Amino acid sequence: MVTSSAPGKVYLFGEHAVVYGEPAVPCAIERRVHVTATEIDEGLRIHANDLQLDGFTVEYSGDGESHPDVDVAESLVEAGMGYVNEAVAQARDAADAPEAGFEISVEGDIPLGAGLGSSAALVVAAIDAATRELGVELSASDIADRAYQVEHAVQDGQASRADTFCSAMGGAVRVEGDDCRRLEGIDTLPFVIGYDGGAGDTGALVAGVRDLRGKYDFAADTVAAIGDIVREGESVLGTGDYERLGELMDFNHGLLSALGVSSRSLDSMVWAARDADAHGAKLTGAGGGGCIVALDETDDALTALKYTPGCEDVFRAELDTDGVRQE
Ligand SMILES: Nc1ncnc2c1ncn2[C@@H]1O[C@H](COP(=O)(O)OP(=O)(O)OP(=O)(O)O)[C@@H](O)[C@H]1O
Ligand SMILES: C[C@@](O)(CCO)CC(=O)[O-]
Ligand SMILES: [Mg+2]
Repeated sequence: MVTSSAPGKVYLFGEHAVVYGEPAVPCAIERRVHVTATEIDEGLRIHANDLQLDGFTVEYSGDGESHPDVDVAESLVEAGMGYVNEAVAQARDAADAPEAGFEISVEGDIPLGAGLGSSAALVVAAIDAATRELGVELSASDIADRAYQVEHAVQDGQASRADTFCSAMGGAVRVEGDDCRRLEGIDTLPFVIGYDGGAGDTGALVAGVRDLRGKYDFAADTVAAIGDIVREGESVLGTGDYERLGELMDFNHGLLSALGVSSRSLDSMVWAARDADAHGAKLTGAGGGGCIVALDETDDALTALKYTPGCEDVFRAELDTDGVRQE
């Protein structure tokens, strides 16, 4: 039995634009998904109690037929199984053990579908735990690569390498197409996260931006301008100039909003943080609902968000310089 964990992330800059080859800077946060893998005779048993309020257990064997034993939406079951199923397939491939059976338990403190990269953390931790259980130790960058293949497959080809690379490596990273790097020397960033309790449909939101980009040259220019913000932002990042980083986050949020991926609750959390003198605030991830990230080393944005209608949860999330690890 092996347990591995991997962190979620926020985007300091660059979500959506990263899908079209612009750079992005996601940062790992100290919120993790833990996956325990135990080798069994055959098939795959998944326990994922976070997936629904009451939790559910999915059991299925090598024939691929699923037998969810609790009444939850089939699409949710399929999505949940998809990530674990593909991660286990990657582990079997890496260990050259196509028949290996697994019992997989998933537990995490990252809200699902809210822009904090729970899917990437799940996949990265699952590949690490399952390969180790088979006696194989992959490098973090091999895990990142295999995890990207999983997200790409499960999300119908709509995935960048950003979430999975960030979760595998930890810290602040820079992703531009296939070029993925860790940004060294960045140990701390004062993130405050507001969560509206909702979720966005990543596929639909990405498709919406793609359509706008095809329809209007100025929408394509907006995506390119997000790339310019990222290039400006990465040069500021090492200086610790939170004032300018915040200004660029605000600008990035405005452009994401123009591209139609913000929402009333995300906007109101962004404004609550700004009114409380956060250096800057923006939505994180695909948008539509979920989380915003503000930059604030004081408790002011945290307190303001607690009293903001539509904000269900607010927490500080330190930059996590650790990526995937065995527990
Ligand atoms: N703790 C968990 N247990 C089981 N399944 C999980 C868990 N965490 C994530 N998942 C799977 O990942 C899916 C959410 O992934 P999705 O990409 O939609 O959102 P996200 O990764 O949280 O946010 P984003 O990709 O916008 O950063 C869930 O529906 C579920 O299938
Ligand atoms: C919207 C997006 O840029 C980030 C989702 O966390 C999609 C992706 O990069 O895969
Ligand atoms: Mg995801």
